[in-house]
Amino acid sequence: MEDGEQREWGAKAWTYLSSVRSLSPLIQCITNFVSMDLTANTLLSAGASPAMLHSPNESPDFTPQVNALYINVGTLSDNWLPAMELAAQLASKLNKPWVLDPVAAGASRFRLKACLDLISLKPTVIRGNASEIIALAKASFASTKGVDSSHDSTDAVEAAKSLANSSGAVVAVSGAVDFVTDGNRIVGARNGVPMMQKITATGCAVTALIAAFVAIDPSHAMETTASALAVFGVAGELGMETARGPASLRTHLIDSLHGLDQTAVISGVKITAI
Ligand SMILES: Nc1ncnc2c1ncn2[C@@H]1O[C@H](COP(=O)(O)OP(=O)(O)OP(=O)(O)O)[C@@H](O)[C@H]1O
Ligand SMILES: Cc1ncsc1CCO
Ligand SMILES: [Mg+2]
Repeated sequence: MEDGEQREWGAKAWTYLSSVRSLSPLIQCITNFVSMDLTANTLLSAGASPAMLHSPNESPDFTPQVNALYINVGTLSDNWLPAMELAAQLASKLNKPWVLDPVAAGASRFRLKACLDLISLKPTVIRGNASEIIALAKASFASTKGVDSSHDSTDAVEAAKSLANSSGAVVAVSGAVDFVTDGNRIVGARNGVPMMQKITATGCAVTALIAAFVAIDPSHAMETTASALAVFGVAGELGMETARGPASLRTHLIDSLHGLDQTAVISGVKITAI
């Protein structure tokens, strides 16, 4: 039963990845300085088309052209926040999917408020680590370890459900198990390797990949989000077979994502209902 369910998810993930490759969705990324390179290369290796355009002077022209918008508050500053808010407003008005990565949401009052304000602009998906999702669900400036999580993803399942219900977004928590919920259903993706935490911005990169998958089928945000997380994890597992540490894993993960074939995805994806 479980094997059949996993193969079905594997087939679904392969269909989405194939569509990303054939349709090459254009993704506007307003993301942090640390993550820009890995994020753009992750999207390219998956077959999508990244564009790191963030000026509020160009979003009115550019956001209408994109297939999805990705916003990441990692290196937030006063002058970038209005640019994020404008692009999110445009995406919502134009009915385009947009995805939020609430990096270090609980690290400061400024960041927490910025994330909550962005969430009021109706993201399609929110993907964070466990500490970020807990901070947002409680709306509390809490103890986190900066951009890193001080909780396991299993600690944040209830917080994810509650955030999904209050925001209307699909919420994903990354970790050893990636959980995805629409507030009602929950699925878990058990892919990836622990070494992925030792590469900065793998979380940022997988959130961008979620935006590319959601762009393919916005009315199935839960399925596309779980598929993107699992596919990225499978690429990490294959990359780890030949990596010697975080730096070579970064390279091999990108290579593996680019080279994934149907057999690797269908047999590798480990998604189940919780
Ligand atoms: N223990 C683990 N085992 C397997 N995969 C993991 C593990 N921890 C994290 N991952 C994977 O690593 C990727 C990044 O997740 P993580 O939770 O580290 O994000 P993050 O904290 O937001 O990262 P960053 O802020 O550096 O971008 C995800 O694809 C996740 O599935
Ligand atoms: C290290 C770091 N600091 C702000 S954003 C970022 C990338 C990982 O989230
Ligand atoms: Mg993060």
